[in-house]
Amino acid sequence: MIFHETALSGAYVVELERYSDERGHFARSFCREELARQGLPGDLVQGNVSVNPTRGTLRGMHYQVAPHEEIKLLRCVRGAIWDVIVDVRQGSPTFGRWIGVELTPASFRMLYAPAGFAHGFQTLLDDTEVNYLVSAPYTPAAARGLRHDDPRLAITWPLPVTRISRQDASWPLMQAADC
Ligand SMILES: Cc1cn([C@H]2C[C@H](O)[C@@H](COP(=O)(O)OP(=O)(O)O[C@H]3O[C@@H](C)C(=O)[C@@H](O)[C@H]3O)O2)c(=O)[nH]c1=O
Repeated sequence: MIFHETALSGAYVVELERYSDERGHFARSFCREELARQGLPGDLVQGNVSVNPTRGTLRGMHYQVAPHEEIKLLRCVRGAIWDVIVDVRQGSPTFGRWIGVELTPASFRMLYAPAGFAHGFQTLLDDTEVNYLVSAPYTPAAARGLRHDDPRLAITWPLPVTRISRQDASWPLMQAADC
């Protein structure tokens, strides 16, 4: 795993380190020791699978409040996504700023989102699957969201939104949110 810093401290684009031979490739998608060497906590306790039949599907922007904040390590295993995280850490110099990364299976890249970030993605192709590990159990009472189209965030989404849950369409704007 090769860690590339991003404009938001603590968030990394993680390149999978490939070992290639005539059979194909091998790479570690998670290694607690390598995370520790990078100074990152690696206690990821739940693995999630997100299957999205339709291009343009949007999920997000989600986070859990203290003490249930989650680290997320995300990988697109089929199709393609535009993956976005927003810094919602109180007092952070980059509070409210976002970054986006295109993830595809062939790019061999993942996104490491530290605690205190809202996360969401849009699928760029039909039949897209995202697998990700999280550091805290799902806690509905602590779950919060921000609107993907909040003008203050001004997130750029590549496609018109074709599918979105009722909940995701009705999250509060950041100004009114619990973050
Ligand atoms: C997230 C989650 C959902 N569920 C259930 C609740 C619900 O019935 C169903 C679908 O939940 P949601 O609509 O919240 O699924 P989804 O919108 O895919 O939620 C996910 O979105 C992305 C962007 C994230 O960052 C994740 O952390 C997670 O919040 O699955 C669990 O049982 N465990 C979980 O960890």
